[in-house]
Amino acid sequence: MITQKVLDLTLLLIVIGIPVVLIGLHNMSNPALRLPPIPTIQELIRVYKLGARKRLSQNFLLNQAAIQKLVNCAGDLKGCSVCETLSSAYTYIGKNMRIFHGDVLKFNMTDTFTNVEKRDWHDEPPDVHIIGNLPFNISTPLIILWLRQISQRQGPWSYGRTRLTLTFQKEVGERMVADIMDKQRSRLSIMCQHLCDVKVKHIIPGKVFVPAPKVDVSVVTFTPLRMPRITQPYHIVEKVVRHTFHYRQKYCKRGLETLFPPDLSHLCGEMLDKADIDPTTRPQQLSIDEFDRLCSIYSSYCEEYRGLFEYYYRDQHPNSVELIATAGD
Ligand SMILES: C[S@@+](CC[C@H](N)C(=O)[O-])C[C@H]1O[C@@H](n2cnc3c(N)ncnc32)[C@H](O)[C@@H]1O
Repeated sequence: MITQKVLDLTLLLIVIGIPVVLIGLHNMSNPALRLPPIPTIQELIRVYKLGARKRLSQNFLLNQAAIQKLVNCAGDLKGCSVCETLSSAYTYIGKNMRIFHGDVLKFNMTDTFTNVEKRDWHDEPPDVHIIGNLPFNISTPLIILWLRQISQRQGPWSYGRTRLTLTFQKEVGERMVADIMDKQRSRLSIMCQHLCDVKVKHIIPGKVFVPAPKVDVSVVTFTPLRMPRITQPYHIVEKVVRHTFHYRQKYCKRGLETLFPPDLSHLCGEMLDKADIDPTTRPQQLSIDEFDRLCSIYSSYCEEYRGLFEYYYRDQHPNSVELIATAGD
């Protein structure tokens, strides 16, 4: 006869990982004799006292339906190698899974997808897809780093126009897709949209995560564009856009002035004139085409004026992820 005590003991054994086979006579009509439910992942975490680390922005997605929705946002993954970034990087290749431990900000993915055929940039995206429930604390520096790699066709983008499906705090996702005149329009909007087709595909309520963050989460997809909408190198675009949004409540002229040393300050007005932009336009009112014109003119000035070139490099930290990590401004 299976008693409640036996059932409690069985549950405990299952929870601590000991396989259990129950053999006994039982009366199915007696509710006291039902088999114990299989413990949920949340229960296992509680029993094993597996705490999430705030320092690493650990907000786990354990809800099967929510995980399925996140994966569905990536579209058709048939035949794809999928790299699930973070907690470590997991690469699923066919039925195989490879696990890499390391800091994703330093992890070089150039040689990770050994069996994936490289595609020409102008072809359809390759059979590789990066999906990640990113930790909030590094999600912006990571996407800035990856945007740079997209523009230089390095890392996962040496395989072609590799797509990304990633999570961000809801408001960060809104900034990424914000259109001209939108009050959320920011530096991040231009940096993402000039290189990628960016979409917020889904919002996951914060309460679904364990532990629950205070904010909801956007699932954002990125498909690199065949032709970037701003034609200058990434470091020029990054600099012009950063300076423009530095004074986001002021006219664009105010931020753009800071691109020039005092002895060449007259070039700012000339640049706006040549780009056919009203100096009293606000940063969030500038279109990507207007940024393209500004970047081309600024780049030509850097070549023409030695003083500006030197000033430019004094203020430039092309490899620093940290310095550009506040891209939400
Ligand atoms: C939001 S959790 C997602 C965990 C898991 N993928 C999921 O969906 O439940 C983010 C994970 O990234 C890990 N992480 C934080 N910083 C990292 C870094 N610099 N490099 C790699 N992983 C990191 C955290 O330890 C945590 O496991």
